[in-house]
Amino acid sequence: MGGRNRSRTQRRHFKEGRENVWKRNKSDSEKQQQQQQQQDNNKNNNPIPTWEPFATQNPSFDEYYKEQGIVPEEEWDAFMACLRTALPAAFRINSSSPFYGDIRSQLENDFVKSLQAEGTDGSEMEAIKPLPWYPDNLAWQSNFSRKQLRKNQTLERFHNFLKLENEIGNITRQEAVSMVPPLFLDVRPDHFVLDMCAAPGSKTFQLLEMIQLTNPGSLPNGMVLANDVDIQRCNLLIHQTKRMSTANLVVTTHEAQHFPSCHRTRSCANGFEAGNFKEPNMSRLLFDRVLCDVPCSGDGTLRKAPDIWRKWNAGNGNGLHGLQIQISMRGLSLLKVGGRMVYSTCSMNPVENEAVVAEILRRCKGSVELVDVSDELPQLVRRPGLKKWKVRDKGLWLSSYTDVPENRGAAVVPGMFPSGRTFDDIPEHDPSISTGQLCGNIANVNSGNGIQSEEDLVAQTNSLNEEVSSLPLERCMRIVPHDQNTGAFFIAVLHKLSALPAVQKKSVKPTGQLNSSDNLQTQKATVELKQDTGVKVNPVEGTTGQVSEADVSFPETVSETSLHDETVEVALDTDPSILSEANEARDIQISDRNRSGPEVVGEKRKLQIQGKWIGVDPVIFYRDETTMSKIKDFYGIKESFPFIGHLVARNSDSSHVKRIYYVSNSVKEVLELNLLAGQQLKIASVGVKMFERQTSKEGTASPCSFRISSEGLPLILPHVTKQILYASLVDFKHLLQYKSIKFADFTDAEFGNQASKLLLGCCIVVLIKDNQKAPDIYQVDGSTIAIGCWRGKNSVSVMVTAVDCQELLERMSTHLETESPSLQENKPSSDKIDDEAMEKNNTEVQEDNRNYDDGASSLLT
Ligand SMILES: C[S@@+](CC[C@H](N)C(=O)[O-])C[C@H]1O[C@@H](n2cnc3c(N)ncnc32)[C@H](O)[C@@H]1O
Repeated sequence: MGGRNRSRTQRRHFKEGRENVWKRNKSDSEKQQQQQQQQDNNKNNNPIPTWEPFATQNPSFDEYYKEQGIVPEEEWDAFMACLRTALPAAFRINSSSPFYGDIRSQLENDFVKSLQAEGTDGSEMEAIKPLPWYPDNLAWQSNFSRKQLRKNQTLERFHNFLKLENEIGNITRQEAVSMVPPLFLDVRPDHFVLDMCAAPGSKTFQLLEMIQLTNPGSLPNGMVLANDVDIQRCNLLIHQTKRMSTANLVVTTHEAQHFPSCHRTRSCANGFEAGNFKEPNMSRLLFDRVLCDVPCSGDGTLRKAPDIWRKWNAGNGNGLHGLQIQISMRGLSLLKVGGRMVYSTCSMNPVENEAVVAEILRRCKGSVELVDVSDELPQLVRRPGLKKWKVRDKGLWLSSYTDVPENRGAAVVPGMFPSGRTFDDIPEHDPSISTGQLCGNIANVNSGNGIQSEEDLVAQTNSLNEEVSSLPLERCMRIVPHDQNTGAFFIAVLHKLSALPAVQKKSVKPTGQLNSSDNLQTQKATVELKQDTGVKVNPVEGTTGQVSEADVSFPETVSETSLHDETVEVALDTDPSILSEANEARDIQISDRNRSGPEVVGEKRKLQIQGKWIGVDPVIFYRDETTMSKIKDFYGIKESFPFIGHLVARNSDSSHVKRIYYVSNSVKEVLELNLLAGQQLKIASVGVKMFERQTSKEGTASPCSFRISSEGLPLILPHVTKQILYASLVDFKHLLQYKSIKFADFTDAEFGNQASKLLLGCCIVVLIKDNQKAPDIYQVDGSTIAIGCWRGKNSVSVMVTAVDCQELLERMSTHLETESPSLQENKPSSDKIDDEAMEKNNTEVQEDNRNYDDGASSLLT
């Protein structure tokens, strides 16, 4: 819990990620410049301060956004003034927390009033308020910035509250606008959701909450696959989502634009027939929902990261446009027909926003529509997307692609402009004639439903030769800072109506430069469709040809093919995704080679390999039936709980498995498909850590060598029938305070008696609330509090770190206002504390701390 059990590196990443995701380090050259400047000043006896506040202005920024008409002229000053003020602190109450109701009422009934009186000098402005557009009062915004909260003494109590709850995992600090995209995804518990650029995971967390809407212990049919190219940022995400105790999450680390198809082919299936798992229902990994929260220039976060003022330039956005399109197209190809995808950025730049959406719509040729969501979240103030914009490159304003100087044709592509026009789109193109003159003012022929007709390819122009998109880009949403005192955000909701089309590659600029569609064309091959019977992969560079959904979706395979200079013909599956069997077969060979790798290396060095991914822990279905049935018997796991077949290890040596992970049915299906597809997914984390191997001294050995991990406990608790104790508030607090208590010394003698009857080893202590009687009528629900303990020879010891015991105690005293006698009165005398057990407990907890992924150690269910 709380990040304290992390390795040093992980804690550093956690801290950096939590405090400011986009915090930029000073580049070496900047540092050198500063040092040089300081030396020069010292020489001149003219020392200047080494620290300066961020200048909250940048003339290029002003010029760019004024020209783009990002806000009406009369609002410019208000817009800029707002950008120059610090961002108010915002946070979300985690609905998976057992304390979420308490926290919400503490905010509603205590802080709303007390902060108004203490912190706002009597002004009318609300000190804190729930975000009106977020369901169930679960998201809040204070009108104080994080700096104000830190500095202002009258706000100290609120600041400490935020710090503690965030640390424990009951709330998540998240920019208000960053909470918006998942709300437009319309996620249901049975959905398969792909979060393409997910780290550090605040939106993944929201998506998981939407999937897990159901009761604790239930296993929703859906799942979330969270992907990010940056493994360190993935670690933040893994840490964040641990608190959710979810078996429905897979974390992968791929370049999103190359996210694998995970497509089962005959050859792959044969290769794995020997496996004793059942064939998954899916033949290809497709998703009901996709979130594309793409990397962007991030100027919507200026209020939070003022160093962006200094670094801002128009080129940043231009440079990301191509990647943003590639990621989005890949997302759409992984989306089921009928599914919804949300594209979002925290940038205000139209080249990263409307231009990307427009290019997606053009490429999808009517198979994808831009959804009008004006009736969803009506309380959220937003503005329509822009229909016209210009491109700024090397100090020039460019109104259309025809304005692009020849030597800039690779950097500035047609898709950046409202029309997306290439030279080919202009009939009988004469380079001396500009686009405006050629097109005239063509009527908007868009059907109005976001689907582009052929005619739409020709854009409108206005009399000043400015292009105006004929696509319904007003359906995109822009959130601007001065409307709701937030950061800026851009959101577009897309709906896949049919399979993506084969895309005709457009010819390139006369200079031989690639056009916008060619953002995809880092791949050096074209795929030619052959009358629905097969594809031909030609390793030909830069020629006109066909690009199907397959090579949009799997460019790495195609480019690898071209590297091998092969021409491959394969039959088309009924599935629109076309993946070269030859490549798949090669992948399997690679993974087979890799599989034999560790044995060859033998005892000398253990090289962990996951399929074709070297240096990544394997994902292995745990099949040790003896151990599984021992675990099942020991904890009395109900038959109704899907157990066998749902356990996974991350170690190819099954006799030395230390941790066993539990996966939901949905994740199990994905893993099985991934095996059949030649392990294309590079999996960083899967499911929830459920059991950990427990070593004990001779004579104190438990019949079961695996204890339940604190992360897994919330999930399995409702399904466990043995090794459970139900404690009164007093005994529960004593356990947290003194860590280990002899059976005879519990306040409730019956508790000690019940404890003595348990088998040696791991047990669960559940706090009984509201004078409920245990265990017959005790119902586990979302607010149940339980911890993992150890039943020793004469005592019960807590398997929770001292720090986490303290945090849980504090939480309990805040939220379960005790009616019990004071702890001091009931404190067990020191001679009653079982020293031997304490020592054992400490050893075990320290051991935990050495484990990289042993995080949460107290358990809240
Ligand atoms: C805007 S942030 C995502 C924020 C995240 N969705 C959240 O809510 O916490 C963009 C992320 O994209 C990742 N990224 C950058 N390039 C990528 C790529 N080619 N494929 C996948 N992820 C990428 C970055 O590591 C970064 O974590």
